Amino acid sequence: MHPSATSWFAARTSTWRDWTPDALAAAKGDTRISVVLPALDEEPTVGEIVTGVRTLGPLVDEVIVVDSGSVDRTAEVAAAAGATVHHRDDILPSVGSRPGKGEVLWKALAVARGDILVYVDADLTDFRPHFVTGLLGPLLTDPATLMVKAFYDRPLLDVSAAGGGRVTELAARPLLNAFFPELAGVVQPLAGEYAARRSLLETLPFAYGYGVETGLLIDTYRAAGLDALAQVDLGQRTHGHQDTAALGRMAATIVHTINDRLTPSHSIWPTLTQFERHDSAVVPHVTEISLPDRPPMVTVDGYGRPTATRTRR
Ligand SMILES: O=c1ccn([C@@H]2O[C@H](COP(=O)(O)OP(=O)(O)O[C@H]3O[C@H](CO)[C@@H](O)[C@H](O)[C@H]3O)[C@@H](O)[C@H]2O)c(=O)[nH]1
Ligand SMILES: O=C(O)[C@H](O)COP(=O)(O)O
Repeated sequence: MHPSATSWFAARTSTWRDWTPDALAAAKGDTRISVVLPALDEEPTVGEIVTGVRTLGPLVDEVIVVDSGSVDRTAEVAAAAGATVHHRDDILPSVGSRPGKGEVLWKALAVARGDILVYVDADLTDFRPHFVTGLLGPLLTDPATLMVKAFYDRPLLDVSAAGGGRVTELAARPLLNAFFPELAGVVQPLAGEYAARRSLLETLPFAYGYGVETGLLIDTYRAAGLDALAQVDLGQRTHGHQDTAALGRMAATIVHTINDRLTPSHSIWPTLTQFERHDSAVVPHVTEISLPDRPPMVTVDGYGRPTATRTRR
């Protein structure tokens, strides 16, 4: 692992259990906190998540759902649960509306009043209030922290207890390790649950669609340094799963987002860091990836000449 990533992982990783609601309420002062749910057709899950966030009482100043063009009853269910609902087309109408997740996270900045925004996906099937308190901990207690990413175990429902996060494992992590190895200690770079200061978010571009998490992560690192980032272990998270073709489109968007952030002199880092849970902790596991090619066989001394073969027993 890149040495900066090793030090960052050791220094900037915590667990939600480190941050109690009472301690956070005391640290909050007059900091305003908005919880923002991007939602496209999430009628079955959005209400319960809004209700769960509202159990945190005055720690959270507002719960906002930004509707990304739903054709189901997402907006009605969210409003009935107590969220303020905005349709993407009604926010900054002069700039028009684009499809995709990045658009609604970006437009949320124009309607939310918080100094800190906590993004939570609206398709979670096991939301618990500690998702929010965990993310707030490092921000409310350390002014140098600008963005906090969640991480968790990701079961692939009905398939594997530990095999979820397919785009993360097959595309985003290998690409980030190769081109932004300082970020290799981020356990869930695509986590849809993260919190950040408005003062950071309002200065960054928001990448298209599902590139938004990758773009914000790289751009925060480049604008403010690794120590502006922290990550919090939330335990386990389950959500709705998309099919392989849809995940292919997600991966392709992430490839473009990363490519937009490469420089002509970008080199490639030779290791991949993955993570495994051992007991309660998540630990990095590093694999050497690049060995030079073997040369064309015609250039190899001895090629074409009969060799004495030894029989192996
Ligand atoms: O056009 C869209 C698509 C999605 N969403 C919402 O965004 C959230 C996450 O979308 P989802 O399709 O569930 O994403 P995942 O397949 O779970 O993808 C993972 O990886 C993505 C790429 O980084 C992240 O954006 C996600 O948060 C993360 O969970 C959900 O609340 C969606 O309703 C929108 O608001 N508009
Ligand atoms: O983060 C990811 O890789 C995508 O959300 C896909 O997750 P899944 O493999 O758990 O469906």
